[in-house]
Amino acid sequence: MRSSMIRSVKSAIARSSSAAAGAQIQRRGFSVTSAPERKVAVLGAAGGIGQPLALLMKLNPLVSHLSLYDIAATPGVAADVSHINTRSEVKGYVGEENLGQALEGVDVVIIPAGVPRKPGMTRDDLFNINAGIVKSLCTAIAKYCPNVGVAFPSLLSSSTALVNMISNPVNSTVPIAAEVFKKAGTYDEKKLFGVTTLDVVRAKTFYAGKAKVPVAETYLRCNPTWRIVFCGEVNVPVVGGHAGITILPLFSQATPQANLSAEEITALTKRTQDGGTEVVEAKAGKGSATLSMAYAGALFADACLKGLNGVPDVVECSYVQSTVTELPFFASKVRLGKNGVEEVLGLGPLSDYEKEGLEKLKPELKASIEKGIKFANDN
Ligand SMILES: NC(=O)C1=CN([C@@H]2O[C@H](COP(=O)(O)OP(=O)(O)OC[C@H]3O[C@@H](n4cnc5c(N)ncnc54)[C@H](O)[C@@H]3O)[C@@H](O)[C@H]2O)C=CC1
Ligand SMILES: O=C([O-])CC(=O)C(=O)O
Repeated sequence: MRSSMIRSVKSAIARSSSAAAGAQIQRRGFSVTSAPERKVAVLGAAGGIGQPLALLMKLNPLVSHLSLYDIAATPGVAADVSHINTRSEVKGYVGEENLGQALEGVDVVIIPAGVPRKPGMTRDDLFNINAGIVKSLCTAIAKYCPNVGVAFPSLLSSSTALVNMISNPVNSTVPIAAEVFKKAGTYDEKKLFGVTTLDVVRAKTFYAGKAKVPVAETYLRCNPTWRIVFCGEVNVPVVGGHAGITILPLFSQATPQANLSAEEITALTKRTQDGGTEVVEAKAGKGSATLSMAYAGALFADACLKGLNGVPDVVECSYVQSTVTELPFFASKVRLGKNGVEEVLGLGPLSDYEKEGLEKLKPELKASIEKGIKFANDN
């Protein structure tokens, strides 16, 4: 009886949400097949993340042009992906002399360029190589994708782009990018994002396993008056940064709620914080997370595109310029819109354990931010 009730509520929700989606599409005057033209560039497209990310972006119907750039091997990746019979036109660019063309007119630039960790390394150990890579790519982005709103936009292009930074250490590469854009006079804090989606993906997976709920299903529950209410999918906000203890999952806000012990929450927090290391060790010298990262990067880019297209209430966690704490960059829930960040949302109520975690992460995150800013200004 109860299960047939749940089934009928589920199908009612499916019907009403598809009707709402249809109405939204009509209001905005486009369907998926006639969605606005959107160009996405992947810089580092021939790499471990870049290749599956290129595939996933090729499958995204919101993308009309897919620009794949790397310092080597992009023609092969682009030729391969371009045979897939989906909407976007794919072009591959190789070598710095072609970066300008790759970036021309882009709406979203995703950056997974740079070296990955090996066992025993921290993300900060990647700084010396990746900081320079990110700086040079952001210099090109400033030149070829300047913000239309700034005083002296480049004459080379009038496009504006959202930047999705994947390259590690994200806690420092995002401040580096901000400094490069500031120096070039093209900085718009609404358009720069550190991609922390993989932390959320992991937190959801680990939490659902522990709470014994299906991770990918729409969740319904009875409220105290025994009415069935829609609660969405498993969700866990993750705030702070993207390295070790700076990754702070907020399991006290996880949905659906589960009665987990303090020990279970501590173990889940630690596993989320060490998720990257778990993969690095399992790959035993052959790199870090690539497939789950490509999935997470594709999810975040899709959210950015939806925001640009005017889809309401697109909320994702991301590492952005922030006043949520005293730190200038911080990951929290962000509402995405037509200009990128529409609103940086606050932390919400924290448990004592999370409050403690927040205070503990601040010195490390502060140091990583300062390191990035110093690098950008000294080099
Ligand atoms: N934000 C996150 O959650 C995650 C970040 N990462 C980071 O993503 C980065 C990439 O990881 P993988 O794809 O596994 O590495 P990879 O070594 O497989 O691929 C990196 C690609 O970047 C390219 N590249 C190097 N310099 C470049 C430049 N100047 N311009 C364009 N492309 C350039 C390389 O040719 C290579 O194809 C690493 O820094 C890694 O730590 C990895 C997983 C998760
Ligand atoms: O751990 C790494 O080096 C890659 C990464 O950022 C992650 O998997 O979260």
